[in-house]
Amino acid sequence: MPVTSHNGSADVVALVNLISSTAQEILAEYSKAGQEVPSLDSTDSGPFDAPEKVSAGLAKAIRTIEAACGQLSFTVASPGHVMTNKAYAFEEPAGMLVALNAKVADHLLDKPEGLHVDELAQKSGLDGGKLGRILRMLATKHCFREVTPNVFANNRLSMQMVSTNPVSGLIGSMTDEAFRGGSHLNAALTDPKTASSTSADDSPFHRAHGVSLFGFYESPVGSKLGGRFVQAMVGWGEVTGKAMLPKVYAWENVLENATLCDVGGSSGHMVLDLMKEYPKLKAIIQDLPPVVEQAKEFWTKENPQAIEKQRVEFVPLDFLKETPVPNCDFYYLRHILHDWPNSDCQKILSNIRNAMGPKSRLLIHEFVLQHAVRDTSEAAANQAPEPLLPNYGMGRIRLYQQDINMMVLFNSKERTLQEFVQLAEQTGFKFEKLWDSGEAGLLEFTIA
Ligand SMILES: C[S@@+](CC[C@H](N)C(=O)[O-])C[C@H]1O[C@@H](n2cnc3c(N)ncnc32)[C@H](O)[C@@H]1O
Repeated sequence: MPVTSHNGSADVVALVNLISSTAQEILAEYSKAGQEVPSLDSTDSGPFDAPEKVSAGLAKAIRTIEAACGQLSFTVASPGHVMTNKAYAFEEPAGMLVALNAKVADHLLDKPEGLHVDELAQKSGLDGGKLGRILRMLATKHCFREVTPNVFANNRLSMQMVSTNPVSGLIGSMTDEAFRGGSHLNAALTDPKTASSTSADDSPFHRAHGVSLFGFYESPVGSKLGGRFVQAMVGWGEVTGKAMLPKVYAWENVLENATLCDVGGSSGHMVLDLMKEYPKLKAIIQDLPPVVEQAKEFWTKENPQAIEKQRVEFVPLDFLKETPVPNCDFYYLRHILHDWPNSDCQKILSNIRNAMGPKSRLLIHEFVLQHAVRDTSEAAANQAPEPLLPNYGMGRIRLYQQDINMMVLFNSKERTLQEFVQLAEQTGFKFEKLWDSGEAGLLEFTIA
């Protein structure tokens, strides 16, 4: 007799009850806001489309529904059916890229009655029969709407593919250059030369394109796609809740003129937004020399007063070799450690540790992975209720897909809370708190 930990029938009942009760919670949140849940068929934006507009309770209810619906259908359908569908999943991004490059969503703007595929084909130079089949597959996955046979219109999901929407850039980069990289994952992991490497030059992406992502957008092929990648990064920030930072931490308790050093801060866009809500803060943006020059230009346009009043400084830094500006109140690292193997993370963290004063704090803003099995060392509040997977399964799948995306693009990784704490403890930090900031976590450390 095989040993199973669950009774499938009991799971079905529990999952249906969970879906029903969380759906009621979601409806209640909408009615509190005086709104209806927008129909998938509509092209209107809803009150909760941006992560920073979603309360913690609503976010939990949505991820519970996503997790439970996935688990329920995988429980009741035949395993062969489920696994075949999973194996065919690549057709979706392949089709999305065709529709995106053909600007179908742009052509359908303000046309609720839709357009016939022949007209869409004429506008895009594609074969009408093939384009129609791609749009039908996408509409069957709820992106676009087939209004009458062979006539397609936009819906809430396809509106994300309109070229002015930053998410369209993300869709483009992921379904194009990243997707091609992903198809080389198995080859990279089974070649003894690259199997255990942590170098971007040995990544699946490099295998696909002959250049790492760092150099791709300067290459003859990639240079045409650089603009789309910049747009993709904006889209990524919007979808993953970059605007949550002012809401996450207890910034209201921080003293006047507290200094936040954004290490590897790029343009300093995170601190720029934070200082809009908390002008009492001072900022230091540190990054590689050319990036710091770009950051200065960015702030000159976006917040020249902060420069004039010396509330922001721009200081070049190689964080692998140098110590950041000493004695800041906060050192902030967002989406830095996930680019690097442990040995380099230790260098970055040691350099920050050496810059810290006794009251300085380190804030690491990254995705925090959880195991797919219940973990007694992890706070129960962070784990999903039974019978869901404790890490919310399909409700937080992007974190785990992003981990593999980091492997594909850079040979790097996302980490669990335990991995972050271990890295920080090895370099002289003490873990204080994990602040829930939506999709990413904000980890706070002091000096050990
Ligand atoms: C993924 S981006 C994150 C940027 C920013 N923290 C954010 O959240 O948008 C990584 C950043 O690390 C910077 N970087 C890479 N190598 C560096 C180094 N050796 N020293 C300092 N900054 C570096 C890059 O220029 C880039 O701005």
